[in-house]
Amino acid sequence: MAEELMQQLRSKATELLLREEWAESVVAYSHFITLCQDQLSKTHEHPDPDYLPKLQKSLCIALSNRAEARSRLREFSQALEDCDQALKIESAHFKSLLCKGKILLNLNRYSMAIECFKTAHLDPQSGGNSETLNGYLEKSKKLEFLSRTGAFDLSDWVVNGFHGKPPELAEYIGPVQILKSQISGRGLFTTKNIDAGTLLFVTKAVATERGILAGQDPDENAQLVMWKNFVDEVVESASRCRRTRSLVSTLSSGEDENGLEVPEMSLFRPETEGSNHPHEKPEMSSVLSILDVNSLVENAISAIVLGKNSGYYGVGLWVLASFINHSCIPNARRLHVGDHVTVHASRDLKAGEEITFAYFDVLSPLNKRKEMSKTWGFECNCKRCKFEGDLSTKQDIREIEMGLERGMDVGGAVYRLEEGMRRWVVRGKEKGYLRASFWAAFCEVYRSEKTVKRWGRRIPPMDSVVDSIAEAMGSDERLLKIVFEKTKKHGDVAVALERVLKLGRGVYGKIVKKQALRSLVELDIHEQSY
Ligand SMILES: C[S@@+](CC[C@H](N)C(=O)[O-])C[C@H]1O[C@@H](n2cnc3c(N)ncnc32)[C@H](O)[C@@H]1O
Repeated sequence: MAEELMQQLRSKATELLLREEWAESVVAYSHFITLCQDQLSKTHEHPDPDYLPKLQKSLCIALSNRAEARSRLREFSQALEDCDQALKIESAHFKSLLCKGKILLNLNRYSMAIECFKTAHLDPQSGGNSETLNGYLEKSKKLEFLSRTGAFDLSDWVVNGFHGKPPELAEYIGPVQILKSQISGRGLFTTKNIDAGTLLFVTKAVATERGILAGQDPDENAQLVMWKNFVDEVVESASRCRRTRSLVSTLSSGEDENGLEVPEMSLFRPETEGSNHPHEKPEMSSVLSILDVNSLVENAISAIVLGKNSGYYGVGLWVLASFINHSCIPNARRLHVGDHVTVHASRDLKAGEEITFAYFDVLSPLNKRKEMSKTWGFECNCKRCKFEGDLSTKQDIREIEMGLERGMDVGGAVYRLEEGMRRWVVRGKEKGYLRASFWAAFCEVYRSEKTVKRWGRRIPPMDSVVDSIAEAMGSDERLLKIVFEKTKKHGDVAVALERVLKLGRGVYGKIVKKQALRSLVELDIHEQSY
């Protein structure tokens, strides 16, 4: 009787699996597995000596199939438990090892995935599937190498104008650690001296939500729907995976940030299994506050990098990146590649220096930056904001700002600003700070040959302005673009190319090689879209 029922259940579960009705097939397999385990506890009552091994084989297959269905539902922790139970019955069971390896790959546990795929070769069943298996083995080896060395190279993708699928990246943690920050709460710091362009880390999103919000004034509703989907996705990911849950729980919800614990770096390393966290489903309210403080918009550069059009909008949560505080004179930049974000130094960094990136466009004036930091719920107190705050009492600055708003001649505005800087004895990096704040005016001036001619030597040459901004606050693709545009028209190509390459290294990092940078610039795809 029980055997008959089991037979029926198994057929039903298999059928559901084949129909890709994952949730239903999990239910059916669970029923079958319970009955099977029940029978196994009574095998001593059975006259047939083959009954025990047959039953064990059935159980092994059922566990393996349930693991497959659960992994399709992204219930990775439970799927792994199923694989392990199946492998206890049959240590080289091909399907279980393949399923386990794929899940481990997804969870960035590359070495363990390699072991699984290697062991799967031992199963005679692997013969007919050796191509698939080898494919996975090669992929795991490649990702394991990348995650150990950080030797990523996006050049080919770049040379192809970012067309096609983004290259497969692995999680990687370079010379960084989390410490208490003087800016606020915790921050990410370097552990050694680093050159501009050096990759700091690569991390995969807990969840992302992307879409096209067309038009000048994107539909608020569409944005709300995207946000809701994003929140649901984060909750789902955190409910399904212990590691994700424990990583998300380290993030700030904005409350008492200075009292927050500094998490161990080991928690973020690929290959690490998450600690046991008591709650299965995270509290919606706490997820909402965490996302409010930590989610990042895939900025315009990455939208271009992703090959999307200008209405493209993407939001995501990248845990390690969430420990980076904002500065209006950032020293790092991020690049979104598929679901991964790569973060590299945009300037040379000293050991122990806090790594910062821009949460919003910092090539903008103080009042605009203040507005933007307000929407993030903080007041930026970086050196540049302090310096410009002190200067903001100057009548001239306010007049230039107001003049520009009212359509004042940009050449005149730049001239007055440069004159003012001489009078206020603004030197070194501080010149770069102010010029960055008035970048829009500078840019308009340099784009118009007429204005440049009219103002002649009374305004500084473009190269020196670009250099001073880049030195003060790191590279930016708009600086790169204008240098490139000017070089194309006239100018010393060799000298300009050096400048372009230096700026490009800051913008894209060393993961894009020289040759690729050159063609990137030639592709001229840096449409200004902040
Ligand atoms: C993504 S988190 C950064 C990491 C955070 N400090 C922590 O301990 O988890 C963003 C939060 O950090 C703080 N923060 C980041 N940059 C800041 C800045 N320049 N000034 C003040 N607070 C800042 C704000 O509280 C902000 O909501």
